[in-house]
Amino acid sequence: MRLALQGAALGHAESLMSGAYAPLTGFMSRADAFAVAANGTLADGTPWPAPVTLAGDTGDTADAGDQVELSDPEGAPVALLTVTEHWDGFLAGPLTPLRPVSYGAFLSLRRTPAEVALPAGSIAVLADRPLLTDDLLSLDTSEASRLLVMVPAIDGQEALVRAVRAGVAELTGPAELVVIPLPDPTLAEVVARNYGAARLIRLRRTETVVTAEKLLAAGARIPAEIASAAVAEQLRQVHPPKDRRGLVIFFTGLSGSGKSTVARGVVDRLHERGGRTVTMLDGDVVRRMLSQGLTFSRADRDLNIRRIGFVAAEVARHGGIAVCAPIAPYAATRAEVRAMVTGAGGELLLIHVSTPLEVCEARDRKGLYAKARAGLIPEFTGISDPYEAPTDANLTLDTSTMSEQAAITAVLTLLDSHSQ
Ligand SMILES: Nc1ncnc2c1ncn2[C@@H]1O[C@H](COP(=O)(O)OS(=O)(=O)O)[C@@H](OP(=O)(O)O)[C@H]1O
Ligand SMILES: Nc1ncnc2c1ncn2[C@@H]1O[C@H](COP(=O)(O)OP(=O)(O)O)[C@@H](O)[C@H]1O
Repeated sequence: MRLALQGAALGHAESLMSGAYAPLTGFMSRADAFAVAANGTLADGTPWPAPVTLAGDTGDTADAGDQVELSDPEGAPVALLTVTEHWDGFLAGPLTPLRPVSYGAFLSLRRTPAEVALPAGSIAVLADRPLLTDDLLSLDTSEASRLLVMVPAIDGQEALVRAVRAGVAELTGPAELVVIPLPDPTLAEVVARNYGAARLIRLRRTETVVTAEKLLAAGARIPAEIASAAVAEQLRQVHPPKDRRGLVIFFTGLSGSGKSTVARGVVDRLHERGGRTVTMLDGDVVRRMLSQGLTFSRADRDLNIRRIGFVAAEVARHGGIAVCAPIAPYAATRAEVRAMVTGAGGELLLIHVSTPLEVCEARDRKGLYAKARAGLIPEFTGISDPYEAPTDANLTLDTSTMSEQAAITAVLTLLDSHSQ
């Protein structure tokens, strides 16, 4: 059996095999996971802050004694999981490394505790943001024999790594830079201890950080008191000015609510303005090009929306605007898309086109509602299938009470307020 890992699961697997999670050597059993939730310890009483679990969707049923080959997202095998328990959809068991992880940037910085071999008395800092001038001053005066700078990076955090590396180059004391897969920041103390650090420093969100973010968002110059020229140059890539950040405009609503009409109008206006790349991912077009063959079952709808989310997040990663207009009836799946987009450094604006069902049905542009009422189309959203109205929409538009132009203008106004 095989299982391709990505994101948090791959990060956990790497840390389990590198010794960064010692004494844990495998994905947690039910007893361990429940003890963590109830007492903050493993089942044997060892303090442990967070679950390290593997959702086991292998397509087959893996049972105790089975071996599952875990691979990276490109399919290269990384570990063999000897299953000790299959509980509530999770696979537990120890990992045997197959091949060193060969996936991702900065491989040379992804060193294990044994490779770093930190001397006694060292301290660690969790560099989950770039090191500003203040940070460098305070870290440099530390009496640690060596400073371990740990950059948490699972997916596409290269700009953060580059920015931290620029800061570390300015430290005068001895420092080691490592890139660690850290899916859950509460595990940072465990990881630091396993690297041999006597304690962990967490960076705070100081006034200087807030000021730096404001200057960066506005595209303004960063003074040396805030960050050195080299760090500032990298910072500009971590935090591009707002008007150049990846953006996903995600419309959701019933069939016939007006998603495509308003989305197309927004795209046209953005093209007229120029200056940004705009990618339209319309529901119908996606169904034809990316998701042909998928049904309207919950599982297939979720898959369809995840595919849209993946493409939109890639567009955002490269600083573009993606405009999506599927029904996307499920809140949990929309939340996944939001997470994918923010994980790619972009922002998602959720637009709920809330036109009432009666109006959509009266419009019945494609004659589908009539067919759905006649029972000819099963699982039709709003008729015989659910639509979970968002509670986290950035904008709600009811096209039964506003004109097409007013709806388009409302979206553009929201966009402009987010780009400043
Ligand atoms: N059973 C059922 N339920 C809902 N919609 C249906 C169904 N069967 C076909 N259609 C047509 O497919 C379009 C919706 O596809 P989406 O990909 O946006 O749906 S979903 O987000 O995956 O739920 C939707 O297009 P829009 O009208 O543009 O929303 C419909 O025309
Ligand atoms: N104010 C409005 N905004 C958007 N569409 C409207 C409006 N009033 C009427 N319509 C019509 O409603 C229909 C909406 O269809 P469409 O945009 O394809 O919806 P969806 O993509 O949500 O299925 C179109 O025929 C459109 O002309």
